[in-house]
Amino acid sequence: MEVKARAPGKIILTGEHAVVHGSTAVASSIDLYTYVSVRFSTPSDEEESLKLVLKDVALQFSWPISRIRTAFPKSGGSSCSVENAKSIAALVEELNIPDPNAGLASGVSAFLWLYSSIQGFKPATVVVTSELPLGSGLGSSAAFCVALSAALLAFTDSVSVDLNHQGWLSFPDTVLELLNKWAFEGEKIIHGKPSGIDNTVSAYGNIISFKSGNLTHLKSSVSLKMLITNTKVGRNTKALVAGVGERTLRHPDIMAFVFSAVDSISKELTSILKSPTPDELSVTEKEEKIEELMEMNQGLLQSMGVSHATIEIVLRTTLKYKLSSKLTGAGGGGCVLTLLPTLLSGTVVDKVVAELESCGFQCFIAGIGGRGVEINFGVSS
Ligand SMILES: Nc1ncnc2c1ncn2[C@@H]1O[C@H](COP(=O)(O)OP(=O)(O)O)[C@@H](O)[C@H]1O
Ligand SMILES: C[C@@](O)(CCOP(=O)(O)O)CC(=O)O
Ligand SMILES: [Mg+2]
Repeated sequence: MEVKARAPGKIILTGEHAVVHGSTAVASSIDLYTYVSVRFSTPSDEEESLKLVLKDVALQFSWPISRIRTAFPKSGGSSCSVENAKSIAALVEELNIPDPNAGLASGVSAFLWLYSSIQGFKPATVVVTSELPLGSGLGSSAAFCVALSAALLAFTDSVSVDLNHQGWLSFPDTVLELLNKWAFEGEKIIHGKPSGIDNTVSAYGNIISFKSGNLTHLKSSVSLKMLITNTKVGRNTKALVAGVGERTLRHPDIMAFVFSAVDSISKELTSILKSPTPDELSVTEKEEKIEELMEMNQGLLQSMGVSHATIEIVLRTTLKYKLSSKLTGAGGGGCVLTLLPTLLSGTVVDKVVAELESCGFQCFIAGIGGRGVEINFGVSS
C-alpha cells in the first residue's frame, strides 16, 4: 500500500508575524511542492521498523516499531502532550543529527508525533522531498506537515477516497479541515507559536485572507507576478517569532500600534484584490497601491526587528529599478518578494535579476494561487 501527497509552499503578501498576534494577513500558495510518500510494510518485509528518508538533506532515520511503542505508551489526543514531547525529544536526541541540520530536529519531532498519532505503530517507509528551499520563508515546514498529514490520513477511516483514482486527487472540505488541524499541530512542534496561516494556505491553496484562525478565500481580480529572491541566509522561524513576542512584551503599547497598522494594510490589500477591474481601478493603479502597501509593511517588519542586512540589499537594488519589495515569511534572511508590474519590460526584469544574482542571491518567479494539497495512489517514489 503506497500513497504520495503533495502540498504547496506559500508567499505571505502582507501580515507575517502580526498575524501571530491577531492581525489580518494575506497569503497565496505557490507552485512549488513538498512530496511525502508513505509505503506500509508487507508481512514479507524483514524488519518491523519506521523509516524516514529526508532526500533534501540526504539523511535517513529508522526506529524499531517496539521503540516507538514504548516511547508513546498512550497514543491519541489531539495535541502533543508534555509527556509525549519529552519522549520525542529523547528519541530525536539519540539520532545525533549533524549540527548544520539542527533545525531538522523539530521537523523529525513533528514527523514522529504525527505518524504515531495518526497511524499508531504500523511499520512503514516515509520519503520526503521538496522543491522548496527549506527555512527560507516559503513555508516548507507547513508544506511538510500538510503533505505528511494528507498521506497518513489517506488510508484511515476518517477519509474515504477512491483508491483507484488515476493522477492527483484533491480532498473534500471536511477532510481538508481535519488534515489542516493535524498539520497545525505539527507546525506547533516546529514553530512554537504558529498562526496557522501557512498550513491553511498549503492545505486549501489559492489566495486567502487569514485572521485569528479564520480564512476567507479571495478571488483576486489582479493576477500578481512576484519575483522571489532567496538571500540564502538561513534562519529559523521559531526563533524569529519568539523574538517578536519578546519585543511585544517589552513594548506592548507600541507593538499594538504596529500590529494594528499591519491589520489595516492587509484589509486594504484584500479589498484591492477583490475589487473588480476595470470598473473601479485600472490594473496599473491597483499595482501602484499594492506596491505602496508592500513598502509600508516592510517598514513595520523592520520595526518588529525581523529584517536583515541582505534583505536591505534586495530592497535597495530593486528600488533602483523603481520596484517595491518586502520580506516574506519570518524574515531574518530567507526570501524577499518584488512586485513585477504587468507593464514592466522584460529587459528591466533581466537587469534586476542579473544585479541581484551578482550579489549571490537566487531569483525565481513562482506561479501564484494554485491548488492546495493533493494525493496520488499511482506514483511510486
Ligand atoms: N523537505 C523537508 N525535509 C526535512 N525537513 C523539513 C522539510 N521541509 C521542512 N522541514 C522542517 O521545517 C524546518 C524549516 O521550517 P521553518 O524554519 O519554519 O522555515 P520555512 O517554513 O520558511 O521553510 C526545517 O528545519 C525542518 O525541520
Ligand atoms: C512569521 C509567520 O507569520 C510566518 C512564518 O513563515 P515561514 O515559516 O518563515 O515560512 C509565523 C506564522 O504565521 O506562524
Ligand atoms: Mg515555517
